[in-house]
Amino acid sequence: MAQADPADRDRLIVALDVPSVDAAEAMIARLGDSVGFYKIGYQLAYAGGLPLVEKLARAGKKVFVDLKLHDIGNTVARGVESLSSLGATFLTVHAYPQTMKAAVEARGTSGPKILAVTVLTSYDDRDLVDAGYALGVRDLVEARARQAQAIGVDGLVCSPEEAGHLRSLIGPDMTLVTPGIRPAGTAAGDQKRIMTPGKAIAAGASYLVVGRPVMEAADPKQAADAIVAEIAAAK
Ligand SMILES: O=c1ccn([C@@H]2O[C@H](COP(=O)(O)O)[C@@H](O)[C@H]2O)c(=O)[nH]1
Repeated sequence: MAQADPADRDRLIVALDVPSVDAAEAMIARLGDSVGFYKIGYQLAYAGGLPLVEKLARAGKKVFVDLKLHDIGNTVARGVESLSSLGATFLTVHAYPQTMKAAVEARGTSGPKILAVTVLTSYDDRDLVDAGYALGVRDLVEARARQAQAIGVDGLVCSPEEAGHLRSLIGPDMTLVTPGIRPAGTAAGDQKRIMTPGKAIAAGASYLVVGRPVMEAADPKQAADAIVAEIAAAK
């Protein structure tokens, strides 16, 4: 396959959802130049993976720290300060006003861009009712996006299903990062609001987060290359 344009390649963020740093480093070596942007979430961070953020950054890769912070404002602010020196590009918090305000104030000008998680992509309207919310997914995502923008959050994590609507609502400046990506023929698993890579880019996603469709593929490098090719074709 021809060398991908780095600008297209870096719109794919591969979720390093593995149980150890050794497993993460083996996958990073396997993916090689096909992937330039990685996400470190609960599983790897809690298995000693945070130092990998600095190591990847030193190797010229971008890193998204997906810890979805949510606590009292003071604790969120101190957590953001501690994470700020790692060299990550993005850091997630849940889209609650106190949490978002604390994170935006604490990240200053040199910390990671703060992304607010609107409504998890594994949730549908029924799940929100079960969790005690009166709003459905579309309305809650919209309300949280408006609050995030007013607070000065840098970007949103949403499903690609909401990307088009959010883009028209919030304008061109905020970054839209979309998990819930499923190439044609791959299993949805626990994700409920999904789209193919090409459709997500066409809908207005800035970045696509992909975990299992790459990490569990028979040939992860080929799976990543195919997603980047879809991104290039859809932009
Ligand atoms: O709403 C959200 C927020 C974060 N995620 C994370 O993205 C990846 C998706 O992995 P897949 O294997 O492609 O489903 C995973 O790390 C989640 O923690 C999300 O899915 N939805």
